Amino acid sequence: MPVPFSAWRSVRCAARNRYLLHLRLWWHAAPGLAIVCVALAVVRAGAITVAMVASGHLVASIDEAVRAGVDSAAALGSWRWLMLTVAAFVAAPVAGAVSRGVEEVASARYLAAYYDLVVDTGVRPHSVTHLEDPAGAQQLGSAVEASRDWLFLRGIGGTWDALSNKLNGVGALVVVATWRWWAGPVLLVGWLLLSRAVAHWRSVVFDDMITETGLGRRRASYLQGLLVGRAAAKEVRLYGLGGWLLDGFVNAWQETMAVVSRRRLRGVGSTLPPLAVLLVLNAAAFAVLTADTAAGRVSTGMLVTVVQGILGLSAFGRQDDGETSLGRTVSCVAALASFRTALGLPFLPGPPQATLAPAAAGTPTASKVELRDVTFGYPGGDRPVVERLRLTIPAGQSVAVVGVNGVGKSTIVKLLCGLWPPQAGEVRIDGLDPAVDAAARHRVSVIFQEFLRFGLPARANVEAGAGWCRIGDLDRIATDAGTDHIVAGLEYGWETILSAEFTGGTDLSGGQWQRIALARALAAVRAGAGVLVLDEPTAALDVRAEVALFESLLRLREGLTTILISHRLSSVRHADRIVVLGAVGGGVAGGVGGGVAGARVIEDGTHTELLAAGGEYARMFRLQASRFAAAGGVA
Ligand SMILES: Nc1ncnc2c1ncn2[C@@H]1O[C@H](COP(=O)(O)OP(=O)(O)OP(=O)(O)O)[C@@H](O)[C@H]1O
Repeated sequence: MPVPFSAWRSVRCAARNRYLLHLRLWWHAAPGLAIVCVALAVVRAGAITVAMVASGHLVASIDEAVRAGVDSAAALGSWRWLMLTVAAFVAAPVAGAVSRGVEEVASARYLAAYYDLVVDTGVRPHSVTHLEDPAGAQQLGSAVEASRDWLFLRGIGGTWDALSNKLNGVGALVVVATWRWWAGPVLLVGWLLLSRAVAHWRSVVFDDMITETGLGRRRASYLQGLLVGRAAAKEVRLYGLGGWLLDGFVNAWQETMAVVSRRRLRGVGSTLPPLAVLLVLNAAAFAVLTADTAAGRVSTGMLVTVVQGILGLSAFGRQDDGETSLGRTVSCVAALASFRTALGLPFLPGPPQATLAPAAAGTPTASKVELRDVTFGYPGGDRPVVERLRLTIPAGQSVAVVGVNGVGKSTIVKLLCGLWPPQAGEVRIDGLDPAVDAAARHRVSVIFQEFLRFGLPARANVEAGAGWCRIGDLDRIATDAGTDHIVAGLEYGWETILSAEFTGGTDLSGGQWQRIALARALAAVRAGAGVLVLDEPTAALDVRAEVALFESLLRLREGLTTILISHRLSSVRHADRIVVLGAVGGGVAGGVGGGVAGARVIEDGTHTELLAAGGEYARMFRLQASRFAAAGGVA
């Protein structure tokens, strides 16, 4: 099912039971260590409760022990209470220290599980809708950023501090109940009201960090990346863009964070009434305790224990670093969970996706391609890019798709790969919908206009086309793609890293990269693809090299349906069939100088037929031919 573009726009960390989600992730990541952490939290809280009670008994027994003498039974009793108090005071921090060590290991597993979740959210949907739409990209960007945020990292282990705190509170509740049964619950209500108000304020702040400031922070880090990265280094120096980018980065960051600061200040007001209620309740409790002590209803020992108990109830409202960090972690996990729900994904990732099948033996089989009345427009666009587009390409045919800039040629390629689902109509590869059917997607191999240049060995750059499976006849593919002489010239052959950023690596020219991309596409064909699409992969080639590439491809096309996209009409004239995209009734759809309607096929035939028809294709072809002649036959 395609995900509606707006599905996640309304996502505001609405996930209920956010703490439960966080605990589920803990359980998924490290169940055994989570149990150990719970046990240690119980020990820490238990020790503190024992210390409260034992220290009260110690104080109560001292008078009698002093009167009875050092060797008396009362003195022995006092010693016992003293030992118990000391043991409890020592046990709590020791259990805390052990817990820190266990948390360290367990938190690393939690973080790995969180990363898995983020990566799965990015990669699992086949459509790229959620990555290209700003709201979706923002959600994912925030999730990635969170994992590098110290507050988030601290909050993972903070889970067990928070649990220990709460258990402390339960111990204090029991202790206070030994004085007056109602005092504990009344004070508890006060602390819970305050805690609720603070937690709400905090989650608003953290949720805002994720939903409201994500775009601004992404912009800031984009600008920062331009300043320090390699991609923009040449332009930054050539045009002196450093200062401008730095100002942009600082402004983007400050403007974004100002939003959070304002909300933070506004929200703090809502915590004041519960704070006042809590102060009144505590004052009342201490007043009653003082009166009871004065009237002799409470002994000195009991006074010591109960005072500690009353103070211990603050555990229910404690908002220290651990709790604050936990709030941040939980907000991030809840936001990710909501985003996954909007994408139709379960909270926890399923098994890893299967890569492409290993290279299939035997001759590849060509696929049939159909676009049946397809209408598609990008989110935010005011008109469809293609509208009721009909195109059927029988298996084994070679088709060139031509049209002016922006008419929708690359968009058709994305539809064929199922990367975007159409809003109306059907896309079919061998009768299957590539947006939902993995088998259909594996039938399509594409060299995109801006194909990926992996900073990995040449071998990996080619084998990527077959899901990074080892390909036996790599050299044969290299010969077919004209990559053999490039690989032969590399210092370490197929194992040479194609990036000068790595020791022993090298950079290729644009034309050489395009040959590598063609080899990658042929590797996909070897793995079972029956359609090969070349979306203007030849921009870096001169016209003769482009003609040679296309012609060698047309020779290789046995068992393949080929779709060639190029602006150089002379390069694609030998295709079995040429289709021209444009708006019906003049203009060119979304293209440069285009009309208002989406694109359709406006001309369809062989080169000779289209020239004879004297339409758009003939006009474009003659224009290019005359320019070529004027330039002395050199493009
Ligand atoms: N991811 C996107 N989001 C929004 N609009 C897009 C996106 N990709 C392309 N477009 C728009 O869709 C229209 C068609 O773009 P497309 O890249 O398919 O054209 P094209 O015919 O391949 O152009 P060119 O010949 O310049 O490569 C253009 O108006 C473009 O601005």
